[in-house]
Amino acid sequence: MKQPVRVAVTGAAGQIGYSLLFRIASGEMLGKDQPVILQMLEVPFEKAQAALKGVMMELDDCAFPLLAGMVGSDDPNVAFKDADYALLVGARPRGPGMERSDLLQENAKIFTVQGKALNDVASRNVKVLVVGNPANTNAYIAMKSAPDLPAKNFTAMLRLDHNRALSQLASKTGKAVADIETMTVWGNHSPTMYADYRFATIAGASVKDMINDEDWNRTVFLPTVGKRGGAIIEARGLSSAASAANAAIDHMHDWALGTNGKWVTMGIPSDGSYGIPEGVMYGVPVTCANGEYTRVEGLEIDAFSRERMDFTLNELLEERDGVAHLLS
Ligand SMILES: NC(=O)C1=CN([C@@H]2O[C@H](COP(=O)(O)OP(=O)(O)OC[C@H]3O[C@@H](n4cnc5c(N)ncnc54)[C@H](O)[C@@H]3O)[C@@H](O)[C@H]2O)C=CC1
Ligand SMILES: O=C([O-])CC(=O)C(=O)O
Repeated sequence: MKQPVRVAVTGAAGQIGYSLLFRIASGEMLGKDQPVILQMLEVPFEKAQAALKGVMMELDDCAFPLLAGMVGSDDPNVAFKDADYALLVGARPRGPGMERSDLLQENAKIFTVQGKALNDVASRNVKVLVVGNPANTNAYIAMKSAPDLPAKNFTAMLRLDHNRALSQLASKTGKAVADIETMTVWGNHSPTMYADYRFATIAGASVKDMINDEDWNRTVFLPTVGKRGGAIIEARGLSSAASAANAAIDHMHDWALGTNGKWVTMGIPSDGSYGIPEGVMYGVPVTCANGEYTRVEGLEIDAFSRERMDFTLNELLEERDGVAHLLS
């Protein structure tokens, strides 16, 4: 049996937390042979702490063979202590009529505190995924607040957008989701994101050629994927939770256990490639192996793609400027 690893989850009593924790404890994230110790963080209010206790009671009641321990806390220094993985979910979600950027000032402060705590107490190899919105900029803040940890340890969740794009393409082409390869989503987890199927293939054949409808790409596909979060809020009255938890599981699973050469999308700090300034937390195609992600390099960027990639970049630069005062 492997040694247990420590997985910190913030916002553990929230909607996403409720869909996420049980899957981590059952081995869906890190493998059916990997015991885990869950270290759960919630805000220091009675209601949230009581709800967290309830979640921990239910985790107990599942008698998961891989659940080697549990810690519930309102202190990031306890929840992140020696954490090997940290899923930063806890933040206020948006409601109807709001954009994710509306959450910026309110949620940004959380990630300076949590970045510092990770810096102080987490494993030096901790893999951090930021889910709380606006995810890219919150991940950027956490990374900047943790100067002693490698920047590459901090990532933002674009996987839900990636998965949404796969489903739209499967439905358009009448093919199986599992057969679609080399799809990506560039940029910010916001409606400005650029879901790009120019390189995607199904059994070696080009998806772009199969669809052969640039008008559909621009007027149906891109807005559908970009605004899907808002469409879910309209329909459910609450933001996506099970699909978000699923995407978080996919992201961490692939980062830890590898993708066997398959592309997935992760928000990662830019190294300057593709004209994205260094350090910007930007969705790009990656492959993962041996616990590390590697950016897919050298893709051709045509004029339309450049325009879309710069558009989403500019939004990220504005968000970055909007939180600069928290990082000085
Ligand atoms: N990146 C992505 O693709 C997606 C991101 N999200 C975002 O995930 C976040 C969480 O969503 P839900 O679970 O639906 O919200 P929720 O409101 O149901 O749960 C959030 C939980 O976080 C807790 N929390 C707030 N501040 C905290 C802090 N400083 N430390 C620890 N816990 C804290 C709250 O008490 C609450 O229990 C939101 O920001 C939402 O917009 C949601 C869907 C997809
Ligand atoms: O849209 C929201 O606010 C929640 C979210 O990030 C998503 O569903 O993609």
